[in-house]
Parts: sequence; C-alpha cells; structure tokens
Amino acid sequence: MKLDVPTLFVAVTLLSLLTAVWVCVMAWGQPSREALWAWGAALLSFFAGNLLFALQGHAPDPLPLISGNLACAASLALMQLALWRFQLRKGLGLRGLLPLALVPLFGLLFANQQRVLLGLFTLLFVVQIGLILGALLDPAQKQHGRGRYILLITFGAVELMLLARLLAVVLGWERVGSGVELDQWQAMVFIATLAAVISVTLGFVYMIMERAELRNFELAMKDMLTGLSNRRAISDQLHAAVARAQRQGQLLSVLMMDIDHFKRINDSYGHQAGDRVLHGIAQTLSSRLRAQDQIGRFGGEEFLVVLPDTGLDGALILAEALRAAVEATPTQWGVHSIAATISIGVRGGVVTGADTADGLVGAADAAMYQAKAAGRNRVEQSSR
Ligand SMILES: Nc1nc2c(ncn2[C@@H]2O[C@H](COP(=O)(O)OP(=O)(O)OP(=O)(O)O)[C@@H](O)[C@H]2O)c(=O)[nH]1
Repeated sequence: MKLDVPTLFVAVTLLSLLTAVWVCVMAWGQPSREALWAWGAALLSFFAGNLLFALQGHAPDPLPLISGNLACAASLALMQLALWRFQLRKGLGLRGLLPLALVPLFGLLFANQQRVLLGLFTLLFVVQIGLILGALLDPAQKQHGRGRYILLITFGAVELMLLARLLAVVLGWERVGSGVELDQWQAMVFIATLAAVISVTLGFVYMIMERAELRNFELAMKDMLTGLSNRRAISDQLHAAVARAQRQGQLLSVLMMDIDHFKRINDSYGHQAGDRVLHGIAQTLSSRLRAQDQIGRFGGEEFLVVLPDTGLDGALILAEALRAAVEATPTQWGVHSIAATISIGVRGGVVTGADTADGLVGAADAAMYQAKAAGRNRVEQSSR
C-alpha cells in the first residue's frame, strides 16, 4: 500500500480539528461540561501537535519535534484532567501538568541527540497513559459501562505500542531520521494515532452518556431522600411479583409500614431532623432484607416491602424483626438521639387468580391501621 503522505496529513489534521470542535460544542449546557471541555482542549492540543510536527524541515531543528511533543504531552495531561473531572475527584492541582515542563527541559539537555529525545518523550507518554489507565482501573471509583472498556482497550493498546517503541529506541532498532520527510512507516503511526484518538473520544463521550442515562433512570425510579425505590418503582415491582406468583402458584407477602407519631418528630426537632430519621429508618429496614426482597417509599412516612416466596408465618417473623430493629436504632441528630417506632400491617400467603396488587396493598394497609389503633409499634396481620 502506497500512502500519499501530504494528503494523509491534511485529512488527519482536519479530522482531529473537527472532532475537537464537535466535542466542545457537545459540552455546551451538559452537566459534565467541565470534563468535556477538558477533553475538547486535549483534542485541540493534539491538532496543534500535528501542525507543529509538520513544520519539520521548515523550522530549525529540534524546535518542531519539541513543540509537537509538548502539544501531545499537553493533550494527554488534558485527557487525564477530563477523566479526573468526570470521576469528580477533588482538584488535579498542578501535578497533571508537571510532565509538560519536562519536554522543553529534555529538549534543551539533549538538543542534538534525536534518539535520546525520542526515548525520553516516549517514556513520558508511557507514564502519562499509565496514570490514565490507573484512574480507569481505580477500584475506589464506582466504574462500569462500555465507554470505560473502550477507553481501557484503546489506551491499553497504545501503551503496548509505546512500550514496544521505547524498546526499539533503546535497542537501536527504530530508525531515527532527520524528520524532514514523513516516510510510509511514520504515516502508518500517524493514522494509528488518529484512530486511537477518535476511539478514546467516542469512549469518553459514551461514558458521559451512560452516566446521564443512569442519572435519568435514578431520577425516575428512586426516592432521592432515602435512596429506596420510589412509589412508582415499588408499585411496578409489586405488579411484576404478583403476576409471577400467580403464574407459578407461589407465596407472596406484602408489608405496609408507617412511622409512628412522625409529625411529633418534625414538630420537636424540625423538618431536616425528620428527613434524617426517614433516611435512617430506610437504611435500617433495607439492611435487614434479603436480596430478592424489595422495598420502596410508598408515601411521606410509609414504606412498602414485597417478599416473594414468603408465606404469612415468615412475613410475620420478618416484620417483627424489622419493627424491633427500628425501635433499637435511634437516629443521631446533633446532640439528640431521636427514637422512632413503626407500625406494620402484613398480608401474606398464596396469591390466587382473584388477587390484585392493589388488593394486597389495601389489605396490608388495613392491617397497618389496626396496628396503629392497637397502640402503635406493633405488627398486625390482615384478616383478608
Ligand atoms: N421531614 C419530613 N416529614 C415528612 C415527609 N413526608 C411526610 N412528612 C410528615 O409526616 C407527618 C405525618 O403525620 P401524620 O400523618 O399525622 O402521622 P403521624 O404523626 O406519623 O402519626 P401516626 O401515623 O398516626 O402515628 C406529617 O407531619 C408530614 O409533614 C418528609 O419527606 N420529610
């Protein structure tokens, strides 16, 4: 394959500029705009690097080499910054930009030794990409999604290529020319670099889209105060559980619970303290449920628990354990320790074809009101 190097250069340069501009446009008004702007700046820096490398032969050596590598190091530093911003880490400080100072320093020290310069710049990029890979693999970050895998695979491949190049330079296999003319081999490296830049950009944009999607899903299905499923989500889960239990003739229990005298807590300690109590009780309840059980905030201070494969006896035992756990776990609010109790209504047993999700909730709700009437902080079962 014969590559027309000047045409290739124009294509690659234009494409990198266009990608940079579109990423900056995409950043407009986005919640993750800081990260996207940093990424856009990284692409612009990569574009500038291409232009500077092209000055080889037209500007005194090793100026194009040093300035081009400086722009590439800046591009990697900005990608690292973008990732840091995406991961919401506290400030990158000047650490991420430190490697940039090394480029002119190497240039001054080894101006006439192209091989040493090439080796040092390659080593610098290996370290920079290593830091990016480290951030992507950091177990302290809750990371998942396909975008991250695209970044890991691409940066991983580039890191291997750079390590191979470093070895070739050290062993003297890599031909270090005057750099005046781009040869076919350099043109291939050029294309591979552009492909990698486009690939990591797609991965990064995809990561941001995945996060926005997750956030929308959480807003639609989660109760923001307690972190539990909201009314819509727990109702959907109950409908699905009822349909499954009816199909398979299985047991299903439903618990409706309500915090006792919650108004008094709000009136005595304030609404914020009430919110904290709600959150604390939600934690106490959800930490005691099995993985297959579902819990949601059904109303202001009401929770609904759905227990698949559970008959009345098992549900009553669990309800009593939950009641006792809430009673034994007061919420700390400043110097105050706020005690709270809950009343629970239980409806459990085999689900028949005549049962509906609303009917089960109504029965558990009626039992819960019996518990209130009988003195609160207790469990009652439905007679229906
Ligand atoms: N802090 C806070 N309070 C809430 C929230 N949602 C509902 N409430 C309050 O919960 C209280 C419920 O009061 P009531 O329905 O009278 O019931 P209660 O005081 O718990 O009394 P019983 O249920 O009869 O034991 C009201 O004061 C609501 O304002 C919330 O998200 N945060």
